[in-house]
Amino acid sequence: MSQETSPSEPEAQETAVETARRQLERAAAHLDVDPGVVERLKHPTKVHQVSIPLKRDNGETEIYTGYRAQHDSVRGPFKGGLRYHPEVSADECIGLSMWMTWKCAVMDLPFGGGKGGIVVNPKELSSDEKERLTRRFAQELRDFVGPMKDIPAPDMGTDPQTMAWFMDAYSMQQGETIPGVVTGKPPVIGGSYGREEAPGHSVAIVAREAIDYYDWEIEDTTVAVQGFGSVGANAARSLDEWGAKVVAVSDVNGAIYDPTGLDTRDVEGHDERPGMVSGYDAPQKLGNEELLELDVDILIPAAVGNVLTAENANDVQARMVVEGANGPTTTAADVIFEGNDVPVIPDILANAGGVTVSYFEWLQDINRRQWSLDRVNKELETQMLKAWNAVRREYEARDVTWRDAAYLVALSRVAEAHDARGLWP
Ligand SMILES: NC(=O)C1=CN([C@@H]2O[C@H](COP(=O)(O)OP(=O)(O)OC[C@H]3O[C@@H](n4cnc5c(N)ncnc54)[C@H](OP(=O)(O)O)[C@@H]3O)[C@@H](O)[C@H]2O)C=CC1
Ligand SMILES: O=C(O)CCC(=O)C(=O)O
Repeated sequence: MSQETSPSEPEAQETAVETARRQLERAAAHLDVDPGVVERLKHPTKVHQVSIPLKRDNGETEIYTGYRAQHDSVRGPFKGGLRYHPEVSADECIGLSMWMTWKCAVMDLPFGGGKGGIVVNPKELSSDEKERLTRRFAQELRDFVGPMKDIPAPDMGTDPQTMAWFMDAYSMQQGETIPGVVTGKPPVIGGSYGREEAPGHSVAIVAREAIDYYDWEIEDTTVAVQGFGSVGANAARSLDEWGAKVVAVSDVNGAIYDPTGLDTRDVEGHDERPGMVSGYDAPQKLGNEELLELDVDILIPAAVGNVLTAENANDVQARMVVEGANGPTTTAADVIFEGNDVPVIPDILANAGGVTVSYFEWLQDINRRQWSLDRVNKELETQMLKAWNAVRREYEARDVTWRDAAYLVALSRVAEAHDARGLWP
């Protein structure tokens, strides 16, 4: 299997788009796909860049940059989150939009991939400022989004409230209420029950299936989770509820560690009280780097990208990595994990519960009929198991990594759709 990066070479900082392209090339080498199609899929269809003026509470005006990358729409409208973070860039949005294409395809959802965001630290804005920023962003993106065009959702630094503002601003511009323009809204305005918990819950479902696949016992499984936000907290809490021992969790300031197991319901998450994870009274405090190297069965990186690299992959003692974040593992780290027989269950499968429940929300909006939480969770479980089994079959049949197996499922579906539509080359 050819690789561009070997573990012995020092690793240059890899951008999300570079990682995504390398992963695509690697998967394409296993399939009989038109090279023209693969080449096309290394590039986004469009990337929109907008300037967003914001009048701060002190009366000064600042200009922020926002992006929306639209990767591929052969299977349906572009779909993917909006991230508010100081490190958002066009390249990052493109890479993340590529991952959304594969994520939607691996789940067999009728969507393509999109991703966007604003270069901003949301912690430095008041709630009123965030609202004004979001409304103006929606106005700038108005021509490019819509329920049948491109449907944003929450990601890092955004939440159901952000989606409510976005939906309201868009609806006011269009002159009618259009709930389906975004997903991840509060249920009272057309959001789906269970969407907030879904990406973390799907990480837990996939971890549970992997535990079973390797004949481990969930009660004997120890888990460390980096990031205790929407994804990390919900993954930790579901696994905790099912009997696994969650020994460490972290926020941006650091980690807490209890080898006897944390009560994950007692630790307040990012949305409940930002910054309170590292302030929790636990037996030991660790740095985020130390958390990644703990001697646990499962490591779940669920914060930012590129945290598992050539520099630390050999120090990772976990027996398995389940990716909660998008793109937490660099190409070089992937090679090291493969060499060390550490299975890495990829983001495009593990955290795909978020976009899956977004799809349920989109259906609910179209039909103007809300599903119960019980129905959402049952259908999510069914979809996750279907996707897990499709990926497992490729993994077993082809002797590839879990990431390659997920890509093979996704790329075959996207390539078949391109063939069927006859778009190019
Ligand atoms: N939200 C969603 O629907 C989905 C999100 N994802 C991905 O999951 C990841 C997390 O997203 P989400 O949970 O929504 O984000 P949130 O903003 O809800 O939470 C992020 C968490 O990560 C912590 N964090 C931020 N930076 C760092 C850092 N440098 N080191 C360690 N911890 C850090 C934050 O700490 P603090 O609280 O102190 O800020 C917070 O606990 C992202 O990669 C995102 O793309 C994937 C699928 C769906
Ligand atoms: O729910 C969605 O549309 C996408 C969520 C997201 O951005 C992701 O899965 O990375």
